[in-house]
Amino acid sequence: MIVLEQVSKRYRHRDQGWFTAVEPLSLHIKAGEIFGLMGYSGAGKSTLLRLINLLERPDSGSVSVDGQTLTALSAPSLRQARQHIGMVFQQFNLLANRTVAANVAFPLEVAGWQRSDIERRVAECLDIVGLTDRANHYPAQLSGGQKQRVGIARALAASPKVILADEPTSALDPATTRSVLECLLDINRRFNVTIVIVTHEMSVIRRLCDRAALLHQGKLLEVIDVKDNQIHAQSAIGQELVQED
Ligand SMILES: Nc1ncnc2c1ncn2[C@@H]1O[C@H](COP(=O)(O)OP(=O)(O)OP(=O)(O)O)[C@@H](O)[C@H]1O
Repeated sequence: MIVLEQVSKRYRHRDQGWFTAVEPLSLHIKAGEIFGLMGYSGAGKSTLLRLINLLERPDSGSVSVDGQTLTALSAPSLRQARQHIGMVFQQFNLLANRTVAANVAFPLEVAGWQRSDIERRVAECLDIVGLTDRANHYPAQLSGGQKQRVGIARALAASPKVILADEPTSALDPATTRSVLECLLDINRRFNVTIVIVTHEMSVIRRLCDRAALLHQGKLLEVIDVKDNQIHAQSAIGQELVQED
């Protein structure tokens, strides 16, 4: 579903020259998989996630999603392709002056959907995340967990094949974290949506993921399998991350 071939990204830091956030690396993520990007702060996890939908353009290499090479697309074609890639953010990124329903409707309005189709799809998505009774509330009236469910409903609205989630539970308490992870798992199982999730918590990988890439200082250390909630890391940093959990 997602093929990254030798992608890299560096940034110019003021007074310090160039800094490599992601060293050239390749990853293949399968359709229907929940795939984690895991590592300590500064490992390059968020940058790598944003390379998948070209929110960050790689300095080298190619990115393909669902058979389409995004790095080869024109700007209008890329905008079109991005409509099939949902995104969920740590700080939710909801529009404060729009209701829950209007937040979920937003990507569909941008994509030019008909009003009646939007209403139907928004109702479906709010039902999926269990927020039908909050449709006319504003984000400020919601708990953190509810806000993130709105974020998930919005990401799901255009029936994407892929959802990218950037630390979606880092702002939430443990009980709310569990319920948001269950919500993502449910969406993956019911709709076969491929999910890529950034986290610095091995417990999130254990609970949710089929596989995960362990990153450190911009390098891909290894890709681990998660079987029956068990993780076996080969690299020293990977073993450290597992032990800390
Ligand atoms: N837009 C940017 N401009 C300059 N440097 C950046 C930019 N984005 C990221 N970086 C740098 O790249 C490195 C990797 O950042 P990234 O946010 O991808 O790491 P991360 O693993 O997600 O870390 P965290 O868990 O702290 O969010 C960091 O050192 C960061 O300072």
